[in-house]
Amino acid sequence: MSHATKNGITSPYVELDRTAWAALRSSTPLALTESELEVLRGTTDPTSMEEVEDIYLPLSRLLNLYVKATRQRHAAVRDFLGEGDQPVPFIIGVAGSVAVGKSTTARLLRTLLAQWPDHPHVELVSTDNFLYPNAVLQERGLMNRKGFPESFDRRSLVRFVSAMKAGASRMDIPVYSHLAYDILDDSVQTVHRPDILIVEGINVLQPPQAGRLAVADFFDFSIYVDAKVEHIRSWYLERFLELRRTAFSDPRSYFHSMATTLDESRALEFARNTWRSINEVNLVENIRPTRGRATLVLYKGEDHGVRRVRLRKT
Ligand SMILES: Nc1ncnc2c1ncn2[C@@H]1O[C@H](COP(=O)(O)OP(=O)(O)O)[C@@H](O)[C@H]1O
Ligand SMILES: CC(C)(COP(=O)(O)O)[C@@H](O)C(=O)NCCC(=O)O
Repeated sequence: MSHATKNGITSPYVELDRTAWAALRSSTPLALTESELEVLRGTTDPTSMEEVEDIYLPLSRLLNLYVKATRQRHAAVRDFLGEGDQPVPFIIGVAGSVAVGKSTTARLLRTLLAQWPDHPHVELVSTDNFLYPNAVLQERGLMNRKGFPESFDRRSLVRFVSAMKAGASRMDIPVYSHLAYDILDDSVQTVHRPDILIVEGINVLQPPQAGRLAVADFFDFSIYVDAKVEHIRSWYLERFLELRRTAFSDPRSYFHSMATTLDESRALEFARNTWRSINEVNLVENIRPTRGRATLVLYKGEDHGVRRVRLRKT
């Protein structure tokens, strides 16, 4: 365990290698089968049972402690105000690049956190549901900026999270479809007041615009999933080729032509270009600069396995 120091000043962060972090699982039980894990894993994401035991069980234990401590703090404020009992959802943000594996992390956490008896109801929301519909992006010249901060309806996202935090019993939010590559106009996701709400998306740690609130202002804990750009790029391309063999072959897919009229090398060229001109620019300019704001950083190696963990202690 290293307590990094700079100019003799102890840092508020602690950095642990995989072995030291894995030991912090303590007695947290593994209650997940290989077939359950299979369902939670994203396309081409190799997250293994060993990864769940070494990385996600210690994280689940830490989050359970955080939830307990946060509830005590809320109870203290209610006592001070002379108010009665009122449940407040604990909110977790999961940030990181396109294709880094945030959604697998978020789905695993949803399952593992719901196994604790004191917070069984965990809801998961992906921020792609708050992208502007393609018609709006087209009108604003933002079709090639999908995923950049300005392509999201940040005001609606903040309103949703702040309402959940304030105890709203249910909220309906829009639904984004990767198949349609657009917001669906005939669907909603209904979120019932949870014990824990996980908000997953590339931009969830963005600082607020001047004079406004950002979604991160409502987080009780945040996780940044990190890896080298060259590794994320190859995961993106690998996933694109797999989607070309699977999801894109559906005639309703926005990318159907990638599986039909374009051969593999032309499709790969398209994916490389999308990565270079959109996703990598967004990662370098907007996403990675928010890493320092996270409570916890998971550093992944080339095989998607977490090598190191950085935790903010205070
Ligand atoms: N064009 C696509 N068609 C179908 N599914 C997709 C497409 N792009 C991404 N996905 C799926 O959407 C989920 C989220 O992807 P992404 O936003 O890149 O985040 P991450 O890889 O960090 O989870 C992943 O499970 C991925 O497999
Ligand atoms: C929908 C996304 C912006 C991710 O949004 P998130 O839920 O992570 O906030 C991304 O997956 C995406 O579609 N990017 C556009 C470029 C591309 O097609 O890869």
